[in-house]
Amino acid sequence: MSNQPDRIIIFDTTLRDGEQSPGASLTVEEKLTIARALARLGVDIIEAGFPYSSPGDFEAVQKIATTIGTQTGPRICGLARATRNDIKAAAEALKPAFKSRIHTFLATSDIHLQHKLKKTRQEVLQIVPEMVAYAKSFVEDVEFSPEDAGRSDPEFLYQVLEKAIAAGATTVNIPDTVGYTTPGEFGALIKGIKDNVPNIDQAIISVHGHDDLGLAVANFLEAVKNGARQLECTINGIGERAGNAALEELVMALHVRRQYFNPFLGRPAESTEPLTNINTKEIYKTSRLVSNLTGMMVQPNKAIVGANAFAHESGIHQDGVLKNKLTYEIMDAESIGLNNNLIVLGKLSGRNAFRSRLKELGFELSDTDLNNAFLRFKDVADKKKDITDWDLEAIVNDEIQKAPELFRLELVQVSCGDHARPTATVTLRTPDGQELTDAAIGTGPVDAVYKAINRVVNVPNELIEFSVNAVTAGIDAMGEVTIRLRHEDRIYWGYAANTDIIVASACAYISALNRLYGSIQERASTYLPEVVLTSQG
Ligand SMILES: CC(=O)SCCNC(=O)CCNC(=O)[C@H](O)C(C)(C)COP(=O)(O)OP(=O)(O)OC[C@H]1O[C@@H](n2cnc3c(N)ncnc32)[C@H](O)[C@@H]1OP(=O)(O)O
Ligand SMILES: CC(C)C(=O)C(=O)O
Repeated sequence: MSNQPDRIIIFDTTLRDGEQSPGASLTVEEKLTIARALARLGVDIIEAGFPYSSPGDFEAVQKIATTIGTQTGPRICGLARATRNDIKAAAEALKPAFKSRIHTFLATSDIHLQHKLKKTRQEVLQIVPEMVAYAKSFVEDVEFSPEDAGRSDPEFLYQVLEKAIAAGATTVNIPDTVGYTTPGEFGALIKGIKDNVPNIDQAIISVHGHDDLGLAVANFLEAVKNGARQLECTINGIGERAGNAALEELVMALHVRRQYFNPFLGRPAESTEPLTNINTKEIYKTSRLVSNLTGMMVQPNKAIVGANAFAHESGIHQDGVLKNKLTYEIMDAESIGLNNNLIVLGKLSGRNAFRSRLKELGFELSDTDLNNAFLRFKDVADKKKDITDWDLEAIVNDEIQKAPELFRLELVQVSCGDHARPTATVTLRTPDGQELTDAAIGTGPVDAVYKAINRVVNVPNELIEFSVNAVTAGIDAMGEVTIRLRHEDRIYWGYAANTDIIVASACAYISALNRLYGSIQERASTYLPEVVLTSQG
């Protein structure tokens, strides 16, 4: 294998490192939905999970390997520590895939060796080739990562990489695990590897990086200039701590500035050949899907996929754009699949048009789910003149992607105003079918509603994020509410959409509480948590 493929390989790790974002855990079905979207987007490799880490992750990788890892689909990869059990589990989960890869890793920085692994450099030089060879006994395609490469001694790194390649690694991935390096340093690290690892031509150089200093994408672009040919990234840049390098930013930088990057790949500068296999028109949809399913909102000013990325607010800019878009736009909104004319369905539309539009948006629903979503769509269409794609996403998320319904909102009523103390009354149906009502006073109507709900569902929690977003413009806009709450060391999210913002707030809170409550029950099926139903029936 040459380390000079004619395109940059896009390795998506949304389902593995992306899922390491606090509170972003996904069900197997949600992972499959995202994997389908990634395949449509055209990623070369999907890192589908860490099979040894849990039965759920094993099942997700196996299902993705079976359904998405077809002859024409992307390569499916599973992560494994440098241990036989991890590697065996990855191999087993990946078996159904037509093209598979085992990705094994072991840290090489002195900090990690001394404090975490408690191993010597000598031991690492012995374990790495052994484990790469073990992975190779199951699959042809093996990736090895020296974790925390960004803070490792380069001379030691060269030795480890040489051994990994000699043992059969076809890709060597260089992680800046803690997002510590700067672009100049990271580029020099990749150049050093190219110049000093004797067998480097037998492997692809890949990069993986975190955004702790906001430098991940810049580091990767510098790595490309110095010989990296695989980029490990996630949709919307989600991932551990500050996240990973964002796929959409990397791909669009390579797309918009291809004439700048072409010579680094040995092409004539003027070549218009794409630098990646990504179908850029799928970017926006995929970003929305991942945001909706993980509950990780995209900040409005986020590059490429933020709500403001193509919006022009100030007069001088608007004037320029009206005269010629090129004055203030370096790329076309349509190139990422952002269609300004989003009004597609109305209250007279039928199920077939509804199903087909949802499919285009990345949602493939069972007949029952489709039916529920369709009824909800008709209900919203009666209240709201124009139904846009954003409304449709909100409806589907609200109806279909909800947490198991343990507690259900039966009634919410608020009284507030500039001369009233905000007071809320709620009635909830409990998991065992009782209807409980309670009331509370708060600092505002939402606070009062949350206090009243807390009086019924007596699970201690701390609200750490509350965000309201108007799905579309206009007085009749649907409002979507996303919240995050913490219970002990875990974070749970909830989402709801409604034309009434108080109802959306109440439902989002209950959806997060249902996740929390379900997880407590799952973790301790024999232990009854201290969830005491206190209110009057
Ligand atoms: C940089 C990254 O993002 S790596 C991926 C991180 N992702 C995750 O950790 C998510 C999934 N993780 C898990 O579910 C769990 O951590 C498991 C199942 C993998 C392991 O669980 P446990 O056996 O309970 O171990 P625990 O998580 O407490 O500690 C990790 C152990 O793995 C060891 N370890 C860490 N990395 C490696 C490695 N690459 N190869 C071999 N061993 C490793 C640690 O030294 C520690 O060993 P010790 O128990 O002998 O001290
Ligand atoms: C497993 C490796 C590649 C990783 O996630 C990291 O170092 O951040």
